[in-house]
Amino acid sequence: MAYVFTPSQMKTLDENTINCFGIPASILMENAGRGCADFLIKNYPEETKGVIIILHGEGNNSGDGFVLARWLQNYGKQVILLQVQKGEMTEETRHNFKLCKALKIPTFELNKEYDNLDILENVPGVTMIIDAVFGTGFKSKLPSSLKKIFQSVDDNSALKVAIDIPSGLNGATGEGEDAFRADVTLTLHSYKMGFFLREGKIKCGKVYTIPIGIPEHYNDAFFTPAIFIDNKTFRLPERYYYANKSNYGRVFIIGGSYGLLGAAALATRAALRAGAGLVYLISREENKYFYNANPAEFLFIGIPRIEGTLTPDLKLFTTLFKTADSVVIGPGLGFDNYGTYMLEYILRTSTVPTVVDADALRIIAKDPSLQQYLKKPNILLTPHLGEFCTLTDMDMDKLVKDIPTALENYIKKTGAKVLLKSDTTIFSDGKRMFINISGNDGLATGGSGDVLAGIIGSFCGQKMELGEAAINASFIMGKTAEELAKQRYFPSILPTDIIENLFMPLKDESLSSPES
Ligand SMILES: NC(=O)C1=CN([C@@H]2O[C@H](COP(=O)(O)OP(=O)(O)OC[C@H]3O[C@@H](n4cnc5c(N)ncnc54)[C@H](OP(=O)(O)O)[C@@H]3O)[C@@H](O)[C@H]2O)[C@@H](O)CC1
Ligand SMILES: [K+]
Repeated sequence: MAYVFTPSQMKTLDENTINCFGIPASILMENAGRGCADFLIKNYPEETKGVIIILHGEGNNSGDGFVLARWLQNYGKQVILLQVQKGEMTEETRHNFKLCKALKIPTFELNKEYDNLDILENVPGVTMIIDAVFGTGFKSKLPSSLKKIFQSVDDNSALKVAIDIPSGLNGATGEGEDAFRADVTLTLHSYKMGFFLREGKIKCGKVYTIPIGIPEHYNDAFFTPAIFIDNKTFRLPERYYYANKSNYGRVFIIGGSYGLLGAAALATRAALRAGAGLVYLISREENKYFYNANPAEFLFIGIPRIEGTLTPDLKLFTTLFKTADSVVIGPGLGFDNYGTYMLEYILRTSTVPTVVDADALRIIAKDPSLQQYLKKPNILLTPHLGEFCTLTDMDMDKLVKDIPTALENYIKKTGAKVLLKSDTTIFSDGKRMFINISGNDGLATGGSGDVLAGIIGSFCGQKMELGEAAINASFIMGKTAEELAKQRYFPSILPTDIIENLFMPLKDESLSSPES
């Protein structure tokens, strides 16, 4: 399982491993430094052939750097330590610094004015620069001196490696415009939340995890960590050898209004392509000519309306609705009485997984009385960042500074389950958090959200749990976009391409039997 921790969660894990489990901090540090050394020797034989410069300060991250220096020297490598930040050394760090001195590893300091910074260029044959300045203990802003140093490192052609986290990157929020830009990050124990957000997505390079001895069962012993969805952890709804359409759910898609007929059509077609047994498109009766004219496999139900309120003969719909296995409401729903009535009815009466998207989210933002339904366990909101700002009355600049906290606050306040969509998509229900980064810019096209809502509804219809359905739908949609990008220039990818090629990345997926 690919767990993702915040710096404070990492601290809890470290402290418990030291104080309760009984592995001393010095051994964790030894494991960290040696683990990194072994990894680099094995995977970067060329880049470890020349001189390796280790940038350090005085915290525990630098302690890891000193252990790494010892081991690299032990393996016959040429290492230089360059102090770029002053502070108070921890006991383990000081001890390892002394050991480096005893081994006569060359140590340099940048002088006060940093005018000997050209040391980086003047040492011949540097093939690797390692950042062991700050780890998860970094707070606030990078000192301006370090900004200058990191810029100069950036110009160097050597391979840049960060230990645990690029220095200057906020491990919780991903903030870090001036952070060290690594080609490779060797992160200790597990991924950090900041890798998936903001500048974290461009500062880490390739990320590898190095085990340091924290027991596996500690991962979810003190809190429920976030889980990163990747090729190994993603799941699809189960398919069976002996099945018919009733095994794969009746999905109700509710939306479509004048000017926005396509939104509900996209969600409907996506639900079908994602494997639903039966898909109903519920829309305004006047839309029947449009939807019935499109050759498709869905069933259309038109709901008439009278003078601003709905006809009392919603009978067909309300009776039929009792058979639903899942619902998607919102794509092109419209904001008039029809839209508001339908949304209120669905939120109030639905007992099956219900995906609330697009126009439905804006109706909720305008009508706080609807918020009472959000804590129902079967309701999922699927806003993109803009819709989330509308829901929370927050401005975008503030939201992007710390997305996890904004999400946590909203969930605490409303009790909602949320799939927050962006280049990093996060699901949270206040207890679990899932993260997906699959996809590309080709998904930044109107209609992508409708497709995703349809896939989620479809997965729920096929008995997948709401949160799992949400994040796995997002993952498979992103993977499909990545696969399409191998065949065409990615900005030209359309939502309909996603629908028609859904599951393309899974050519070898086989059916599982009901017993498995
Ligand atoms: N705990 C463990 O058991 C293990 C931890 N391990 C390793 O330790 C790392 C965490 O260690 P850490 O907590 O010592 O913090 P670290 O990131 O090295 O730096 C803190 C120093 O930087 C300073 N500082 C902070 N912000 C600053 C700023 N803006 N500008 C200037 N200074 C700033 C801060 O100063 P302070 O805030 O205390 O005044 C302090 O001096 C972790 O990432 C992993 O690599 C592994 O060895 C495994 C076992
Ligand atoms: K670092």
